Amino acid sequence: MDADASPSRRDPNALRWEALRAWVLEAGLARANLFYTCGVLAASMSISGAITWLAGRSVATALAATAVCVLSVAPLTGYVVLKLLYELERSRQTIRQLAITDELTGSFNRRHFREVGEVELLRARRYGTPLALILIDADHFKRVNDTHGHQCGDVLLREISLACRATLRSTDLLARLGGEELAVLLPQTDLAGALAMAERIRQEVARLALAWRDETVEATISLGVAALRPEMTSLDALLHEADVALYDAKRSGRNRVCGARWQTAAAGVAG
Ligand SMILES: Nc1nc2c(ncn2[C@@H]2O[C@H](COP(=O)(O)OP(=O)(O)OP(=O)(O)O)[C@@H](O)[C@H]2O)c(=O)[nH]1
Repeated sequence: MDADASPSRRDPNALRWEALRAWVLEAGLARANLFYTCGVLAASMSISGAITWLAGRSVATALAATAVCVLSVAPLTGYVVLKLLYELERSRQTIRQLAITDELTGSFNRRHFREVGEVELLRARRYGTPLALILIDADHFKRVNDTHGHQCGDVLLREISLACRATLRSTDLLARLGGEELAVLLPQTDLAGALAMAERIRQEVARLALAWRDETVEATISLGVAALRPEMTSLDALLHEADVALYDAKRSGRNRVCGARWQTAAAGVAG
């Protein structure tokens, strides 16, 4: 461990500030306000008490001194407390954003996808509304990495994610499930709608032409689509059906959209 980083070696003022931040965070807004109000009053009364004693114990002087103290101490302290609380709120928002975002692509991460997916599944089952899922997997991505390098693969993955996002509606949720696999959750969307959306995403990605060093790198993706059925009680069941469809898309040549087998047959849609 770096000795200079140990708490005992650090600037005492910085340590005090950190301790204050930690305390406010722990105490919460309501308690912080209560402590703050009590603190200002106590400080003001102590100072005014001293002035009163020095000035000959006059009650009027004590009251005036208290008022002056409250007015002069409170705005400054209030500003500091408010600024601290504002900073803490911003930190909380940043932490929350980081916790649900995939670092590489900027889309949502797997954990958030599952959280939202479970809620949307319950909502769809409760109100009998449609819900669909698209699984997306980049084609021959190992080849991209091997030919142009891992860094290029990362940039291409980000571009693919951006192309997907540009195609979606604001109510759809795009997440990176891991590796070169993405997922889109589409509330209020049936199988036919999701297949159409998947095809638009496929075309958008096929248009990508990433300039990398002296070359142009292109990408294609395979997509598997499934829609919620009444007998599906878990998100995993929906994921499984979309995964089988994705496997079909890979096996039948890649760069294509496949719908869940029996669903497309039953609905008579082209998958
Ligand atoms: N650059 C980059 N590569 C990744 C990332 N995650 C996974 N990969 C690579 O993606 C490749 C996936 O390889 P495979 O599972 O064989 O699949 P593929 O080459 O895309 O072939 P198909 O899926 O069958 O079309 C591997 O080489 C992984 O290293 C990532 O975050 N960045």
